[in-house]
Amino acid sequence: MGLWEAFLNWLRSLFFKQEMELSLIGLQNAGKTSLVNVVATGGYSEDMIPTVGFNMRKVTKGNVTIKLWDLGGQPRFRSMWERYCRAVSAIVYVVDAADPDNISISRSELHDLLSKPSLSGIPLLVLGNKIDKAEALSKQALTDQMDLKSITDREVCCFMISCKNSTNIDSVIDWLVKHSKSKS
Ligand SMILES: Nc1nc2c(ncn2[C@@H]2O[C@H](COP(=O)(O)OP(=O)(O)OP(=O)(O)O)[C@@H](O)[C@H]2O)c(=O)[nH]1
Repeated sequence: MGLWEAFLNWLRSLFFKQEMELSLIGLQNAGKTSLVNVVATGGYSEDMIPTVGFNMRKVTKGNVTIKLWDLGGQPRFRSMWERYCRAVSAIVYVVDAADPDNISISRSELHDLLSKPSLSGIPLLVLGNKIDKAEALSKQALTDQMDLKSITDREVCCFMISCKNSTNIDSVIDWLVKHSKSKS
């Protein structure tokens, strides 16, 4: 980045803050809370407590403040996903890519959610997590098994990540920052 561009960026940052609100959803054990921790602090733990209801966390990345709703993935919490997705800039759907037995449930929960008229057009980021495990699906297999190509009413992006090894977390943050909205 040249000096002039850096100066302009600094000037812009004085007057414009970016913000975004997003919801993290997906089945229990997919790695949603782990992702929040990795994005917020870089910290990862094997010892996680399942989310009861939801948690909210604010994370600042450069000029962007991201308000994250981390929603519980157990069946009893899934009915509230829609409510917490209505006003967000993007929906982040986390899939345990190393748990093929649960992919079909994950697919049907995702497609059910996206069929809600209130969520029409909201950009979707699908994250295939746990690629540090040998049995993890490839991106192509995850795309096919989650039937992502059939989602045509919104922008859809998919990354394969590992919260454990911080793989592709920078790409996730870049995508989120690009989808934030300016406010003066
Ligand atoms: N191997 C591996 N394990 C992971 C990874 N990410 C998360 N885990 C583990 O998966 C388990 C569940 O992680 P959580 O972050 O609690 O999952 P969650 O989706 O928030 O689960 P709920 O709160 O029940 O909806 C924990 O034991 C994590 O350590 C990863 O990238 N690789």
